Amino acid sequence: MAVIEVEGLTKAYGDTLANEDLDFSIEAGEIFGYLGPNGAGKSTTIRQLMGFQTPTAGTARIFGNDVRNDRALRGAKARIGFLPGEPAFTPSVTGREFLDYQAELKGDERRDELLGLFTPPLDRRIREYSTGNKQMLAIVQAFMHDPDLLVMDEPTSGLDPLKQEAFHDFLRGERDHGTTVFFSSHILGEVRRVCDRVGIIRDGRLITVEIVEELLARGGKQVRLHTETPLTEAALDIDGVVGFASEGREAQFTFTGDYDALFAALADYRIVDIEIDEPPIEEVFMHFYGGDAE
Ligand SMILES: Nc1ncnc2c1ncn2[C@@H]1O[C@H](COP(=O)(O)OP(=O)(O)OP(=O)(O)O)[C@@H](O)[C@H]1O
Repeated sequence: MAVIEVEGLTKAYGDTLANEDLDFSIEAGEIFGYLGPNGAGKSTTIRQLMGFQTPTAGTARIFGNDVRNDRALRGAKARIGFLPGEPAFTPSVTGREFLDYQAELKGDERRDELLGLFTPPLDRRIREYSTGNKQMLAIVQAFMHDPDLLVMDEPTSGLDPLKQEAFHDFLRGERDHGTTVFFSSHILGEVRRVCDRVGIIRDGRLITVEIVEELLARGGKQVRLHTETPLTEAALDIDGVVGFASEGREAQFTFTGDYDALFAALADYRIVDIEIDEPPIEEVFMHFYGGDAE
């Protein structure tokens, strides 16, 4: 069942088409990454999904509720954990007071569990918080009522690498319990590590929606070879060798072809060492979409 359905979603700011005729859907229990460079239109989509902005054309449904219908969306929101790109707080209250207030509005059955993972200084006033502490407070707030759907705008911004890792683990755990996750990012590595599918947006248009594993599989493998006699590109005259480079007896290339053909071509060489790795997702992205992701 689709939890989020986006249909022809379009948002114009004057002459700028921040979102243009977007179509995609997010299934229950998947982690969907919404990837694009700065200014691509990610936040605009998220603001429309949450009902903060009205689409110029097209619409979206969350749990079957049209986002243009305030009343219907309000009901759905009880099941959504929302983390905005720039969480706003009253600076004079403490983190604890803020969470207490939010708890009255929507519940907090998972507050203690979340505070075990994310550790904002609860008894200090929010005005004294660092960016990372504010982000952790916003994360606890967004998830403490145990939502079925998480909608997040660049959730790891401001978190240090260890907290980012804790957050990714947390998302995977939520997904494994059936929670649906939709988040925007401009970091390819993050999408690779945690997402099941990725939608790539640039200049307001959705370029593609891909299963992350398939995207990586199509990107081939990175092969590094150390041979007893130098390997030449001419000797590897088979389909699927991309970016061959060699220095002495070391050669490397990306391989998207058939492994039997590769090993047949290498049969005359004594192989001292071989490494076959996934290529960096940055390279896959550049290969298919011409870069510009960061
Ligand atoms: N309120 C607004 N008024 C006018 N133009 C806007 C407004 N909000 C966004 N835009 C423009 O719409 C486009 C998409 O912006 P948006 O904030 O959705 O991108 P984004 O992908 O979230 O970027 P970032 O990663 O930098 O947050 C940009 O060209 C931006 O300048």
